[in-house]
Amino acid sequence: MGIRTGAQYIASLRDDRALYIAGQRVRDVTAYAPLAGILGSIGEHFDAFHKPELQADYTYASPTDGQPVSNSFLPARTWDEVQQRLRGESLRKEATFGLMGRLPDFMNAFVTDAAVIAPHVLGHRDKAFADNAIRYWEYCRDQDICLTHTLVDPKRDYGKDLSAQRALKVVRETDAGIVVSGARMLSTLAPVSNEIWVGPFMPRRPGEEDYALSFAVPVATPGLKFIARESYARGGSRFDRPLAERFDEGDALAVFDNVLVPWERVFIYRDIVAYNMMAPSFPGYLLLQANARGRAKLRFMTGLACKMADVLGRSELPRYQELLGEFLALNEIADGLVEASARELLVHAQEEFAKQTDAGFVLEDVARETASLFASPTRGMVGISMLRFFLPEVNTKVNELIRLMGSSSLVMSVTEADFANPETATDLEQFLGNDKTSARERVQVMKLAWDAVAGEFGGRQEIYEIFFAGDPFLSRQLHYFTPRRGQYQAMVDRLLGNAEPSSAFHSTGRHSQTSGRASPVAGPENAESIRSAPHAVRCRVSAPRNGVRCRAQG
Ligand SMILES: Cc1cc2nc3c(=O)[nH]c(=O)nc-3n(C[C@H](O)[C@H](O)[C@H](O)COP(=O)(O)OP(=O)(O)OC[C@H]3O[C@@H](n4cnc5c(N)ncnc54)[C@H](O)[C@@H]3O)c2cc1C
Repeated sequence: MGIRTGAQYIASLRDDRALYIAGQRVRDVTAYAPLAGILGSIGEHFDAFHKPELQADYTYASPTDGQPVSNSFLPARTWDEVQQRLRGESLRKEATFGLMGRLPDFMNAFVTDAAVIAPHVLGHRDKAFADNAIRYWEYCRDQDICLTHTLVDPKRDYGKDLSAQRALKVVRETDAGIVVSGARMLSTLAPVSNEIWVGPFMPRRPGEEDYALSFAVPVATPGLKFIARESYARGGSRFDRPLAERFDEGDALAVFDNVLVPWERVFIYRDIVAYNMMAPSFPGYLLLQANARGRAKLRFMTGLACKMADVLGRSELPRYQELLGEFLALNEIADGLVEASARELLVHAQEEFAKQTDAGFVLEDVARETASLFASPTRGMVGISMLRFFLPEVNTKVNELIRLMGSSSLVMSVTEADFANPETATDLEQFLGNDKTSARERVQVMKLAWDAVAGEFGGRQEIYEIFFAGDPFLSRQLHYFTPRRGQYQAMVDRLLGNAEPSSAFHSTGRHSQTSGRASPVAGPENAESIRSAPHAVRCRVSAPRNGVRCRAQG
């Protein structure tokens, strides 16, 4: 089939799903007014693939039947392919101003990462699970499926175990498949997706096999219910809510009540090693997609801040030029980081492709040494550092700048109707307009800024960016255990005259693992628990000894 049109995508959502929003069941999402804006935006996204001028940057030929499919499914393994992917990802993110974290591209990249690591990770015990993941990637690619995903367990009580959280688990097996019950969060895009992928995030420990699952099912599967938050869009004026009316992706709790998952849709089954190693093994198509999205948003937010300075009549002030100049420079850094992430992806992808046929690769060996949550101590970490640290911090900072610049003008945002009413329109023009900018344009810009950083949509966006790559506290802690710490401390030791002859100073500083075999960096004897809180104790990372044993490679 290949790429779908927007109309085909929208028609596919009429599936009698069990979706609840604001106290009512929404059986036909295409007729639910608050979702009209997001459906229009995703519909435009699908339609864009059919534009002749975009096809070279957006698509490639499906190996199945030669039909054009999105290049967000391309398992790039050469520099040309990585660049082709990045061009498509970047253009699509610019088209949505970086405001849709879960554009279908996101999960397309996710299933591609999963397919590449499937042979040596998902199939390490039973090849059938790898075959399932590869077939599922082909299915999503060739049918142009729109996916939501849930990785996080519900948090009923932080201090208790998974059973007390009522986390999703297998309750029985049948010849047809596994039956699962429990809940998962947070299913962004669920109201307008075709299927849901359930996968790992926080690591599982021995004894939690029933919770070590990954699978995908259609959103409209019997027993599966989505309880979504109230929409920030109202199906109303785009002048008044310019972003909420276009880009509110929706978030939902996914509740599974004895849902039958057919065997061919199961990718991880009661397998703690595969569960914990899945994300850390991803070459990073997802990461590059997410970073391209973050860069597009930073560009948009910088443009918005500059536009605000213009309409407020302050762009000539040195103070404003200094504040905005910093963000223009941060965009340059973002470009450099995306470029570096793309090069890093190429290295990681080639490593993972090599492991597919490496008879000496033993997943359990690597699992003993790999920090969870993408923090393999032997991998390059530019992409993940951009996602975890650069983007959320810059995003929070630009939001703060916009709030400070806007001040009362952000709040004094009348509606479109006030400009249509002659009793108020003249006053608004007189008191809010200036020589260069009409009151209407100024209010329009301020409403955009409000929606971006302060209203319901903007408030959610800010939280979203902070948690996009997981818990920021945990991210920082994980980075503490990377080999860099030892390397940098070794510099100090060198100055103090305490350096060993083969110190990290003499290594290249690269941490890419060129074979899948055990790295000498650290062994289980070095494993350190991070966090004393019960839910986090599960996440064990390998701490390098002084970093001096970090082998320079490649
Ligand atoms: C808008 C939005 C959209 C999302 N969309 C998706 C999605 O589409 N799919 C998906 O799978 N997930 C999604 N998520 C979930 C996201 O992955 C998680 O928010 C993230 O991983 C953090 O997990 P959590 O929310 O459960 O936070 P928690 O783990 O509950 O942490 C909350 C806070 O408590 C702190 N904390 C936790 N434990 C401790 C401790 N032991 N000691 C001290 N402090 C602690 C954390 O640092 C954090 O500040 C979304 C989240 C948001 C906000």
